[in-house]
Amino acid sequence: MPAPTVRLQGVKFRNFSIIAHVDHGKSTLADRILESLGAMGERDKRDQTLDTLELERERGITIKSTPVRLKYTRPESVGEGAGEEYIFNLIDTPGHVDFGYEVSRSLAACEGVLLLVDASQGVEAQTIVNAYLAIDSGLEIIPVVNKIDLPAADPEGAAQEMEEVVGIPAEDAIFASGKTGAGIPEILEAIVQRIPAPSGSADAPLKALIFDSVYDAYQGVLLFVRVLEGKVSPKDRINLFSNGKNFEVDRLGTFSPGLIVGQSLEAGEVGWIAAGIRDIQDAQVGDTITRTDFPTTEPFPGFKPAQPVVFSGLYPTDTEDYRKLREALERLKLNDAAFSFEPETSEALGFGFRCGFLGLLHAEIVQERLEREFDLDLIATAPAVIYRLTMTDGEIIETQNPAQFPTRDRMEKVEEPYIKMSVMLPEEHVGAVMQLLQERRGSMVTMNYVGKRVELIYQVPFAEILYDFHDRLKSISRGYASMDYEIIDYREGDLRKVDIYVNNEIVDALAVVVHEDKAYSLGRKIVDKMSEVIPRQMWAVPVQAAIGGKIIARATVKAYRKDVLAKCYGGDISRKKKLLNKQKKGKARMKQIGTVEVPQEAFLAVLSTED
Ligand SMILES: Nc1nc2c(ncn2[C@@H]2O[C@H](COP(=O)(O)OP(=O)(O)OP(=O)(O)O)[C@@H](O)[C@H]2O)c(=O)[nH]1
Repeated sequence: MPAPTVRLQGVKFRNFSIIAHVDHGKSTLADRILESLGAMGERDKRDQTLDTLELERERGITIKSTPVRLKYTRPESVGEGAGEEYIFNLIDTPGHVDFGYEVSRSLAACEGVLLLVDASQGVEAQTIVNAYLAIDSGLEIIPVVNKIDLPAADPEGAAQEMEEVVGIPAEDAIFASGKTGAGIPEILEAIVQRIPAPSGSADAPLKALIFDSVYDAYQGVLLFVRVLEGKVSPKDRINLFSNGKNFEVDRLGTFSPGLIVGQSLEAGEVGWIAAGIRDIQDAQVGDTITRTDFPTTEPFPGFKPAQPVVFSGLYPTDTEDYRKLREALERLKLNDAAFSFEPETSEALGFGFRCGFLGLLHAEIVQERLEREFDLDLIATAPAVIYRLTMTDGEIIETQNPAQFPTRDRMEKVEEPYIKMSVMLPEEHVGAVMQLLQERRGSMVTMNYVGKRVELIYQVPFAEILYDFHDRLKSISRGYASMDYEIIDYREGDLRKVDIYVNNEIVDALAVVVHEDKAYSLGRKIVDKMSEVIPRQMWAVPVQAAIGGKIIARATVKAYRKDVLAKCYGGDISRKKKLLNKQKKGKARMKQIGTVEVPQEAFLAVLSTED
């Protein structure tokens, strides 16, 4: 239970965020700032306070934004103004391309940002994209060159690159290290001097922006809000703009970083509100809250409901686990408005769920949590995007399940989502990366030079980057290229469904949608890979790929040789048991299809195919 406390009156606020490319040291620097302002005890030092989810820490990426309220007293060294007190609200942002919209909402809650760049890496794709998000939100940008303690650091070079990209003079950059603490005092002063104080009147009608929300078992959904105008207190009735729903505020307060109960939240402040909201769907990031007794007429602009864009089927390997899987999905959904699921039946896999995600990373995280926290063994089908189909009778339908993709003769037109992709890389790899983008049906928009590096802007079908694109990009650029993307529109494409047959039975869950030009080669690669990963049976098992019933590729899982079989079934009983046990273990993530056991790998064969 958070302890009640008296809110500070008449204090000066600074609301800011830290933005950076993945791994440029955002969490480390944030922790160092917290520590220098006494917000973290020795005990917590080992943990990175701002990264909360266990998986986040393991993967070293930030998923949920967690705000912190800090008190800063200006030191003697500043001369005039020494001793002045400020309240800083530091709002963390997610550090991955899947969560771009969440980043933009977190930024909308701030007046300024620290734009962090790793001194040894320089500007990367996400540095640029995040910098533009900050510029678009009209924020003050403080450039910080981080990790200057690294032997390979080139702080001046990194500052120069930032000047080229965001137009902030290189000499305004602060050189810092989250590791040694260098530059922290300068950063704290820059926050006071360069970031504007929040504006907005506490006497105006309430207008508060939801920038995140979490589910709490006792209090229901906690809204993380930035109050832009007006004031909110317990017992006020609040109204959510996007859905018109009303709730009564139970409690509210600020972060320190734990929850502190307060008496009100006013214009300029960042805090949390509990209002007995049970469904996180009702509390979407980006929505605006107002008071029913003193309402504002205009919501904060730019609200978008969270939209899954990548879909995959999740099936329990053991059909008995169906219920357990549903319960687990419901639990995860409590805390994740961006994740969706609905029951789905596959002839091959039985009962499961079609799940929607913000991107591939989001999909992986959900799957890992299901397996780890809920102890489930799952088969995941290959991820797919949403296709828009115009049927011959004029009807327009959307489908994200390749198994339900109709044959070409029933469709007038197929459209697929396109992304605008930005890739940042050293000059010497430009040729190879352009070729890769070409293979992925990309078309170039522009090419910009940033120092010795190049930013490529391409438009690419989203489906083309879902599988192995990032890995390929990294490998051909020796790890130096970075990427970011956003979905822009839908465009017509010549797309076909490739069906896969195992032992002459069609396996609906293995179907993929692919561009006509690539259908044959992809079909070939899938059947080859599958024939490698399906264990040998007592008879030869054919694996085939087909378009509209016409076989385009075929491979065979060879039968056991007789002597091998004899060995397996001879021997003493304990050996047999051992073997059976071993098989049992290997069985996890196998699915019986007809008479053949198919391992998880086979379902993802399409993902691992090399170009
Ligand atoms: N040498 C050195 N290493 C650092 C510094 N800051 C961070 N690192 C290391 O860089 C890696 C990434 O740091 P994080 O703070 O987790 O990066 P991040 O930017 O928060 O990552 P996301 O949360 O995914 O955005 C870690 O291995 C850190 O130990 C620094 O100032 N100097």
